[in-house]
Amino acid sequence: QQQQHSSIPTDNSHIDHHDDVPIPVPQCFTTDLVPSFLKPHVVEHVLQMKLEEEEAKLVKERERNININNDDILDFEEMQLRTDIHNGALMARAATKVADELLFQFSCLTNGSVTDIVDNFLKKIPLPTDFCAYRSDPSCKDLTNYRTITGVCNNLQRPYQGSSQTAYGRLLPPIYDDGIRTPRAKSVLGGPLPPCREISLAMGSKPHFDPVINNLWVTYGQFLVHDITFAAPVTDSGRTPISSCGCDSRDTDMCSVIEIAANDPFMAGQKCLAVPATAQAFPNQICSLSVKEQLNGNSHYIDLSVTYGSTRQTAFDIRAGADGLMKTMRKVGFRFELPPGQRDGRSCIDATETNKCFAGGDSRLMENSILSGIQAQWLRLHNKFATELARIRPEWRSQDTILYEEAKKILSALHQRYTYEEWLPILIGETTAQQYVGDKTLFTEYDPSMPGVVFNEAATAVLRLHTFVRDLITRCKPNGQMIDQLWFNEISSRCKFAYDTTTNGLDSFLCGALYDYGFAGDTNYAQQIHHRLFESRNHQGETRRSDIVSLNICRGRQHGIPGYNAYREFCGLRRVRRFEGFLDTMNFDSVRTLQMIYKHPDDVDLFVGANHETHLSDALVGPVSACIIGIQFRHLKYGDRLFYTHRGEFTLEQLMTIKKYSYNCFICHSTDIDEVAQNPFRPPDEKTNPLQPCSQCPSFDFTPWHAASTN
Ligand code: HEM
Ligand SMILES: [Ca+2]
Repeated sequence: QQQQHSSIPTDNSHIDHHDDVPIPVPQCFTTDLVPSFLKPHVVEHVLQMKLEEEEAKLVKERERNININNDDILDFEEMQLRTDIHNGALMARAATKVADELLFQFSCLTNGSVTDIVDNFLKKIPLPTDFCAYRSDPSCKDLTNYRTITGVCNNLQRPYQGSSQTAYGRLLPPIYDDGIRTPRAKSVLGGPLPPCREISLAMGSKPHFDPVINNLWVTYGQFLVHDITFAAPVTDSGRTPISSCGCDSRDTDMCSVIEIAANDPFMAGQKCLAVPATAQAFPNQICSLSVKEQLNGNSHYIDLSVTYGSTRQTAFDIRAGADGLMKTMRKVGFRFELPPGQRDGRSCIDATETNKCFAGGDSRLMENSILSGIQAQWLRLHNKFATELARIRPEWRSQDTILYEEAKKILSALHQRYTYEEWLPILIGETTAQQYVGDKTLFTEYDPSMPGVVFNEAATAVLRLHTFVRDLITRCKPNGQMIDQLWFNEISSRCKFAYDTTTNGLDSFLCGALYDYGFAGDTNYAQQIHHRLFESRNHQGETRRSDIVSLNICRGRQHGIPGYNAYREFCGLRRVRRFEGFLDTMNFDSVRTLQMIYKHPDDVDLFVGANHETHLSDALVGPVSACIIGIQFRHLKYGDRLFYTHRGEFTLEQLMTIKKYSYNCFICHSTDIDEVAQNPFRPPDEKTNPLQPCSQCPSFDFTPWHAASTN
């Protein structure tokens, strides 16, 4: 500990070293020593040293990454970092280390409950501009009406807001045990919080189904959250996620270590789950010290970034380079295209010379084959639309960029529409959706004062809807006839079945997803993601497994997310003192379970509390979840300057066409499936949700895009 805190230069000889008597926050910020330590050259000197230390570590990580044969399944391609942002993640990490050192020098006595006071103090300490991730305002002056890939210049007053590789927003200030950066790990009554894996083990794995949703609704949700959030892992100097995390990793800025008990029924012998921590970012684009904030690698806006990318390099790489088209792969035996192959990245584990993993705008595209299928749908339609636009607008014919942007603009609008009109109301209920994102008018207004950002609480807790994931996956033929069922792990991070022409590749998964019920939104998680996530064998023949529930809980603590009780209060409910107080949002069994696991109601993790809530009457989540999700989607609508219904985005006729293009016809036109139910997010039902033949689907009406209509 002492060694870590030795770099404040003592050139100011009148400053004695602190006398080791801890002073509570905020009194420690008013001691006589403070002004001397805060001189800009002192801050700069310490920052420079911390930066060099951190950089050296990353170079070592790089060497290691190159030398080892990486067994990791989710092996990302090199993550492209934006060139308009100085290596922000590294800077931000160094900056919180400086903050840590300052507080030590001031003899501050800190704990989780003073994190917000510490943060307010730190934010008053400016950083030299050279060290800032956001050194200059990007120029938005040559801006077109199209979205930028990163999302930069969406908000013209705060151009970086909501752009890729910036910090998440927060609904409540974070809680870190040291007031700055170490994960929340202590109970408010003292002593440790219950271990993440222990909490996970208290949740079930029983396969309960919910017949009101199908697996397409579930996987569309996964596709949607991958559009808005990617808590990027800490990367080495070559921008590859670090691979050195092990059970003995102590640096919580680099690694998150989840303990596994020796008597664990599924993972005994594994000792721990060790994963890279989330990379850091500067908050709110201000150039100052602060407590730890996490970096969202993707553009926060709902802009189909899974399909188009969140960095300019990736976006460029996945375009065909002519006629506005995206790269795709043709394979004999398939009517429709596949996503393009990845050059040498390993986003899947069974690639061969001919059957490569897929490349796309988001590294998690191959997490499962249904998800890859959804990506394929958007690509296929993009190319169809670009081709059609070239046909009706001869003057655009050789204009790759215009065709690309126009097709992209229509598809992003469709994605937003299906998200807000079809997907979200099923999750939070029609009433709540109306309350947060409902409009009385056809055209809506942008609100530049509303930050179009993803909140850490949404990404790290309430949108982690893994409870709905099922683990037996049906494949079917275009006519709906079942082919077979596969276990989830056979289609996770694998491409084999995507290339299987005898069973119709990706389309067979999309077909199955229409008919498969989702899992119920309860405290049960499908075996294959609960206790057997990413199951593999290492070189020694030992089985390695992970657990989505433990990862979610520990990720929340690492991100400093306050407990469920705090968000009850935030959402207008009572902050309770006794577990029985939770009975207004959850049933007796849940309250008893939480009481058995946790020592105090304030300790209950947001992910866990939200998961135990009784659902609102027409929804699949409870009140606190619905409140946070509602606010999240409100921000991503009214805080997005280019949201599809905002006045000025489309002409009335264009908007009407977009509103008329139903999701079931979208599926018909982007797969070889013969018939799709009226509401494709619910299982077909003769009476309530009848199948409709695709032959009856009208084409997307491009009339309002003819030159005469747009002038
Ligand atoms: C289909 C199977 C799925 C698997 C195997 C899976 C797996 C994972 C994994 C391994 C993580 C990273 C956990 C961590 O280290 O913190 C993650 C993150 C996440 N998952 Fe899933 N997931 C699935 C489906 C879904 C679905 C259906 C949703 C929501 C509708 C969802 C929402 C999220 C969210 C919001 C995150 C955080 C993403 C980020 O910010 O980086 N997932 N998931
Ligand atoms: Ca996005």
